[in-house]
Amino acid sequence: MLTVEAEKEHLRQLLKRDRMSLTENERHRAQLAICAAVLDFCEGYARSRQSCDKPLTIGLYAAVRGEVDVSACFAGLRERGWRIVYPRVQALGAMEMFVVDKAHHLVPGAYGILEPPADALPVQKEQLDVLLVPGLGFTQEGWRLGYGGGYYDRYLAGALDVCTVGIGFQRQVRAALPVAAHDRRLNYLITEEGVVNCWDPTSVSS
Ligand SMILES: Nc1nc2c(c(=O)[nH]1)N(C=O)[C@@H](CNc1ccc(C(=O)N[C@@H](CCC(=O)O)C(=O)O)cc1)CN2
Ligand SMILES: Nc1ncnc2c1ncn2[C@@H]1O[C@H](COP(=O)(O)OP(=O)(O)OP(=O)(O)O)[C@@H](O)[C@H]1O
Repeated sequence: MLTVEAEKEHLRQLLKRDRMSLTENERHRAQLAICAAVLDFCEGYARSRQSCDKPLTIGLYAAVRGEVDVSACFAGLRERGWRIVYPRVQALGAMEMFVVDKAHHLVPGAYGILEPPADALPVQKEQLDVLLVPGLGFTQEGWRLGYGGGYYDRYLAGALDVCTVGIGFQRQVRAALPVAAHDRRLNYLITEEGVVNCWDPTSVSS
């Protein structure tokens, strides 16, 4: 029998290959739909909060190697007056979030991923409202498979109020994924087909 870690590693290889097989056109159309859904989602989230006058703090990521590129959301989120933060790898397995005012301020960092510059303002995770989470694979129930660094699971360990939203192409959604004790379930999943509430996966809205 394979261990959960061995199963995850095997799936990572399959999912990496599969994610790269979308055509440019499919990728572009899906990304536009996903970015529109992210803006709608954040608006709904802002309305539903009690302190709805306070600007949202939203965690994005700078896509690499075939991840859904969410950079087209940046302008729309800023226009609404919200604060945008990006992760920076601080040490092996550890990341923190920093404010980014303009997308072109990002600089190359660990793993060849764009990250906030050295003088960016740090933000405590307790201040995050919505965190977009990239990945290799997802399930409708909110399980996620990443690159295997454990960055997001470690970051999200403990009781946090942040609303976590997995971002993937529909073909990255699997019926099931191997799950380890430290894995954190996402609250929502957004693909080009719509938004899934992972704690009530029958409720797909597009
Ligand atoms: N866009 C993005 N940013 C992110 C993450 C992510 O998954 N995606 N992370 C989420 O953890 C953190 C960084 N961790 C990462 C760990 C490994 C790889 C990666 O691509 N690994 C390659 C090997 C790369 C190399 O050795 O140079 C691989 O597994 O193929 C990427 C990010 C924080 N920022
Ligand atoms: N909260 C945690 N505390 C300690 N170790 C952890 C925690 N979360 C994950 N890890 C360790 O990190 C390693 C990778 O975890 P996992 O396979 O879940 O990563 P991943 O979710 O695929 O990657 P990433 O979050 O970086 O995209 C594992 O060895 C795991 O034991």
